[in-house]
Formats: sequence, C-alpha cells, structure tokens
Amino acid sequence: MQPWLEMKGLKKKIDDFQLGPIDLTVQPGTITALVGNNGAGKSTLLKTMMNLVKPEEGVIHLFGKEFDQYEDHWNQRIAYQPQSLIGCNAFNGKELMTFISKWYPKWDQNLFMHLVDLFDIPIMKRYVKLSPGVRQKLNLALSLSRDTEVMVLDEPTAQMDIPAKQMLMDVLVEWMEREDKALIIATHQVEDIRKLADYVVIMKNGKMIGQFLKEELTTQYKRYWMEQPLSFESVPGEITRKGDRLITTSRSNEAERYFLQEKLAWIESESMELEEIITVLLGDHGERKRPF
Ligand SMILES: Nc1ncnc2c1ncn2[C@@H]1O[C@H](COP(=O)(O)OP(=O)(O)OP(=O)(O)O)[C@@H](O)[C@H]1O
Repeated sequence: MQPWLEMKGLKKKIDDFQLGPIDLTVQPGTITALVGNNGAGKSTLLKTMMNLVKPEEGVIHLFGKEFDQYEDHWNQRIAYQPQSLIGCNAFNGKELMTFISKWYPKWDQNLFMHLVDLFDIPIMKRYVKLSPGVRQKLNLALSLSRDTEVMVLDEPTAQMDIPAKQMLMDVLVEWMEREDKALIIATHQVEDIRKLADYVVIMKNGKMIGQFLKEELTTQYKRYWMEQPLSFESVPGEITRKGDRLITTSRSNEAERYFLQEKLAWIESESMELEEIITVLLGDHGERKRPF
C-alpha cells in the first residue's frame, strides 16, 4: 500500500540546531507516536510535514505527491494541531468552530457537539478565558471534527486532567475506526504511546534514532535472571548486565536461541516497560545523574 506520508533524508538547520536526516513513513490506518527528549525536534518535524518550515534537504511525499506537486486543497486532507493556537484569544469556541468548519468540506458538526458535551467545553466563553486544559480540549474538538484523513497532533494531552486523557484515548480510537485514517502524535505521555501507538519514532537532539513497531519493542526488550553465572561473552542484543546473572537484551529471540545453544537456563524473564525501553533507546540507561 502506498504510504500517505513519506520523508526521505529530510534536513533542516535552525540556528545551531540541526534536524535530521529524517526517514519516516506513515501508512493509512496507523498511529505513529513521536517521542524524544525536550528540544529533540519533534515540533519542528511536524511543522515541516505541514510545509510551515522549509527543509534544506530531502523530500516529503504526501498522498504520493511531492510538495511542489501537491494537489489543490491538500490541507483539507490533513489537520495539524500545534501545541498552542495563535490568534484565537478574542473568539469563543462557537465562533472558532464557525470559521474553521468552512474550510473543511467533511466537517462533522455532530462530532464537534459530542466532544463539546463529553469534555464539558464552555463554547460561549472566550478562548483567552479558558484554562490551558480546557483550551486543549477545545483545540481537539476543532481538530478532530475536520474529519481529515491525516491528523497531526503536537502534545495534545499535556495539560489535560486524568479523566479527559482517558476519554481522549477512546475518542481517538473511535476516530481511527471511522474509515482509513492516520494519526501522528508527538507526546511525552507513556500512556498515550502504550494505548494508542502502532509505531514509535524516537528522536534525540535532532536525530532520528529509529521508527519501531511498538509490539516489536515490547516483545523484544526483556530481562533475564539466569540460573548460572554468565561468562564474559556478550549476549545478542545485550544492553546491561547486573552482577553475572541479571541481563537485559533488545533482541530476546536471538538471546533465547543463544541461551539454549549454550545450555544456559534462566529462572525468570520479564518484558521491559515501554518507559524503560524508550529510556534505553534515548541512551539514558546508565547511571542516573545526581539531582544535586
Ligand atoms: N523559531 C525558532 N527559532 C529558533 N530556534 C528554534 C525555533 N523553533 C525551534 N527551534 C529550536 O529547535 C530545536 C527543536 O525544538 P522543537 O520545539 O522542535 O523540539 P521538541 O522536540 O518539540 O521539544 P519539546 O519536547 O520540548 O516540546 C530547539 O533547540 C529549539 O530551540
């Protein structure tokens, strides 16, 4: 199947920050979570996808076409929700809905009203007077109701309370089920990634560490408690070793094959938590820095 979004060798320099090279593919029907340290370049990458930031190198294909050949109204097929909306303060939710809905032929008024009701959004109150969490809820109602094929969300749940985050997960899952859709979401919330993502894109200091199938990460990253002390020889995918019996690996299939071949028995094995896996991939699995 042709990807809906494809980036190859994308690079962008902003002052002393270098983004890329980025190689990324988004298939219809998938949710991709963009994860990384602060300042990794997630927001810059999302803006590049939306043609708001011009890359110096590389190509972007959206729905099979390069940017300069984009079909008219391409932006009616992809919606982008930045971390904060500019220029909304003077208006209330109902007025914003009236402006925005005109641009999107598939605008779903029923969904908008459903989300207003679900999240208890006061749509007659001016945007500037809403709390950051309620603003995020309104932003989401204004984004999802566009009913575009691709939705790009930049940290949509950072300010939300716990029940709203839970409800949003359900809303996003339902939204994905409507027809072929793709969702790209930059987030620091492990829960979002755990519950929603099919793919996880890990970024660190402008570089893309990789695009991974979440299932593969959570099945391949494991720790083993060995019955006998291990030799010094390294185990396939070895990440860390504590003492001579506790080992973590990023390639559990190969590690288990190696253990069987070497007649090494393990007492117990455990899959690593997604949060730990991301920490390892971000290269922060060593000694913790002292807080002071
Ligand atoms: N308009 C700008 N002018 C100067 N530097 C910028 C601009 N926009 C982004 N940057 C720089 O680009 C880098 C990446 O920032 P970006 O906001 O994309 O990271 P991020 O991964 O989204 O971070 P966070 O997780 O903290 O939201 C940072 O070093 C930032 O200072």
